[in-house]
Amino acid sequence: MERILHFPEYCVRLAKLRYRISPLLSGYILITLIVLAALIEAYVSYGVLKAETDRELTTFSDMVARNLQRSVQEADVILRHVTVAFEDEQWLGYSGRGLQSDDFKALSESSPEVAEIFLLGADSKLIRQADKRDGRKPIGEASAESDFFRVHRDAQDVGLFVSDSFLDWASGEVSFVVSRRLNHADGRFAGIVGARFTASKIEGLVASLLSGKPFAALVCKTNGRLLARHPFSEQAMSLDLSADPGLARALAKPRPVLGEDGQLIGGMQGEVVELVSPVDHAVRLVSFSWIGSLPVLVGVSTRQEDFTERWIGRLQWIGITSLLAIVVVLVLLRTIHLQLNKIQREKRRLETITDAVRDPWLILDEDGTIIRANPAARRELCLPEASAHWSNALNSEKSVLDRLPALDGAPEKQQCRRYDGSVFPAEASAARLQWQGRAMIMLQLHNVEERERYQASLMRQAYCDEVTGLPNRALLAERMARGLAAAKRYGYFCGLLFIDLDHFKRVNDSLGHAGGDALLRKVGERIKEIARHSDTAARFGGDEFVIFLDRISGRSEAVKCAQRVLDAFEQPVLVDDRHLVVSATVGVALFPADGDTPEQLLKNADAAMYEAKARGRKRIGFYGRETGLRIERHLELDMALRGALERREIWVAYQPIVDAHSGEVVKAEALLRWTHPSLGAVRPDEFIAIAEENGSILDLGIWVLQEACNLSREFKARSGRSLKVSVNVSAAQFKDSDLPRIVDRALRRAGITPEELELEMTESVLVSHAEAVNERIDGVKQLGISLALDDFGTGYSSLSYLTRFPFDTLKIDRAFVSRLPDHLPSLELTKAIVAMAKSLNLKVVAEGVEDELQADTLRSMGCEHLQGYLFGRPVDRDTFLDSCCATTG
Ligand SMILES: Nc1nc2c(ncn2[C@@H]2O[C@H](COP(=O)(O)OP(=O)(O)OP(=O)(O)O)[C@@H](O)[C@H]2O)c(=O)[nH]1
Repeated sequence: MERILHFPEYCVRLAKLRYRISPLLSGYILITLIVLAALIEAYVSYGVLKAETDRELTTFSDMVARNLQRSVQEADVILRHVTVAFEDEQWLGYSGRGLQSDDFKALSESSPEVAEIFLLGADSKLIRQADKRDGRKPIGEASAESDFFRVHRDAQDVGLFVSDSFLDWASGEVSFVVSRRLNHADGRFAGIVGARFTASKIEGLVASLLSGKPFAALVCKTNGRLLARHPFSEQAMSLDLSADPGLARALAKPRPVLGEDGQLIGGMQGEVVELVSPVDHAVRLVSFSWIGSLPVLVGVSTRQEDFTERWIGRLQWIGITSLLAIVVVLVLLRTIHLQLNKIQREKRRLETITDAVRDPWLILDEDGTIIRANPAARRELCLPEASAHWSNALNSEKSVLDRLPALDGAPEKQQCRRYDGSVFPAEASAARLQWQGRAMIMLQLHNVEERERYQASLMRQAYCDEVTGLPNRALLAERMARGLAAAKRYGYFCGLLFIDLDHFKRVNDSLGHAGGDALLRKVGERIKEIARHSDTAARFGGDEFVIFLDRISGRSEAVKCAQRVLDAFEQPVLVDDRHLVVSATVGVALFPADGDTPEQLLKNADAAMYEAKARGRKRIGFYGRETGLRIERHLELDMALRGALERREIWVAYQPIVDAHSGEVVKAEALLRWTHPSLGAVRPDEFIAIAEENGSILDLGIWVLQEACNLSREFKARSGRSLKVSVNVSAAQFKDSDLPRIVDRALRRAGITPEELELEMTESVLVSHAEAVNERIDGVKQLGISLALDDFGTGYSSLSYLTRFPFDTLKIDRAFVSRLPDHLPSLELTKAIVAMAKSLNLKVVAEGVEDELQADTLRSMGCEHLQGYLFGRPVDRDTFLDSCCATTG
């Protein structure tokens, strides 16, 4: 069971091993195997060749022995035939024909190896001879003591005898004789019959049998005498091998006994032995065979050297073949080596390129385990140095991604996890690939953190207001365009609130620019809270904010929202530990009624706001036709006002102020008038507001002051008495100019006394820039100029102003006077004002007195001075002088 469980692991190891054995090592193993195979082949071939040689030697020695046996047997047949013939016919005493010489000749020729057949008598004399070479001396005469004669003479039962070899003196040939004994009828020795064999013939026979084989053969007797040798050698023939150890070993073996069919039935068949040849002294491999039952052996041998040469010949083939195989393997190895080097180089090049890629990439197996990571990935993901510690990239505790992006799909944005636990946004893409022969996944990551931060900062810069963090004009325009397009398509309403803070300049002036910014931030927060999620609250610029109301039910919803804006400022705003009371004016425009493009809506909501400002601020204004017209006129007047003074379009009108009881002109109010060539007479409140806005009020103020002073001088000159001229001074003059110096200069230029000049101001001057105003008023008062508070009863009508500032005169607004005496509240209020002025020691001027009833009422209240159409309309300088001086005069 355990083995089965471990099997897959084993397979994996095997597979890994496959990759570990390099082709080079395989090559070296192959070469070693080739060499081993060559050695084994050499060893085996030695054995095979040896066995082959042994078999050949045995076969040939056996064959030679059989052939020689056959030759001897053939010769023996002749010998037996002669013996029988001799014993039957009693050769010497026979009267018949008997065996003739020709018969011998015929007998000897029947056996090719037999040189001659001869017959010797008991005295060793030649009786008959059949020599194939006629005319030669017979052997018998020279061989009386030859062993073949002696052995038969001395013993009766020798049988067939093979003699030692000898040099036949008659033929000159080395020969041996095979002989048999001839007996008389009584058994006495009668001679011998012999067949002579020549060593050369035997050698010829052996040579023909061995035909071309590199073998040597010898025929020797058991007594060690050689009978023949192949190749023939005369010296060898004289050798005595009786003491030769090789022959001794052959003789020591039991002689083989063969059956009739030639099969071995006893003894031992010839065996190949190694011995030193007594002939050529070379080491030889020899196989000995017996020639029948004769005491003669045939030895067929080959030189050990020849055998070794043959073996070496075979070895050469093995060597050459092996060498060729090794060369082929080496060439293959070299090719593989070069290819591997090339692949390695290519791999390194690819790795260098892939490693140089700045984006991280990972190779994952199909389970998500990280197999490889480029340096960028190691750095970015804080991977441990050792790859063994890399875990699964997709579903482990330290997974890089929550899920694998679509394979071969477009990059997907995901949060990537580093090994240290931190995360970063990345575009991840996955692709299939083959890696080391296995299907893998390549995961590429592109960190977009920096890019997103940069984009966000660009977006902020492009679309957010720096001070408040609200959308800026550009983003507002985009959202409006989108919202209006949808509204057009689906037919619903949109609204635009244009919000402008009231008197924001004052905040800047008192708290500085930074304080102003802080207030803008707070205001921005409140405005944002008011807007719904679908709306866009933006800062338009300066102290202007806009809320684009996307998809509303109608004008009433826009009004409600605008009201919420006003309400939001009910609570003071905390800036730098100071509670500021802030208000705003809101202009409202509606889509599609008041415009159907962002530009139109903005323009018209701005106009509505502007109009509301003009009406007194902290209110809601609505865009309509009238508003548009008013704005157009405003702009037209603003343009026309520039240079109007130089063009003498502006002039001063003077209205008399009389003593309530005597009716005497005691004062004159200087009033600015503008008569435009085409626009005609422009209302003072209209153009003075514009002059205050565009700053030309300062020049106008200086000019009118001088004109008024001049008039006073003129009046005095013409009437002989002084006239106090009253000049209106605007908030801008108090704030921006060096008023006491200007006044002083005007007095001196005109040559009048300070008592002949009075400056009028409205409460609004006091409200704004109280500090500066205080300072200027003190300066003016020090000159001895009297001050009048204009339009009292309207606006703030704060009594505290009357005590705080050194006013001399209080002017009751025409709004009260015109309703006298019938309108009781106005009557009571006027009474109260007059009473209060008296108690504060202030003179009272009632403005807008138009009939006697009003005059009487005011007189009865104790009002000192009266002003109005009843006593004189505002007229130009000359008319005023003419009429007033005449009256007085
Ligand atoms: N602190 C601060 N002030 C700004 C910024 N942008 C513009 N302003 C000032 O905001 C003031 C806007 O003035 P206006 O709206 O014309 O005048 P106002 O004093 O609010 O008076 P009304 O609008 O007529 O009630 C100017 O004094 C500008 O200098 C800003 O980013 N920060």
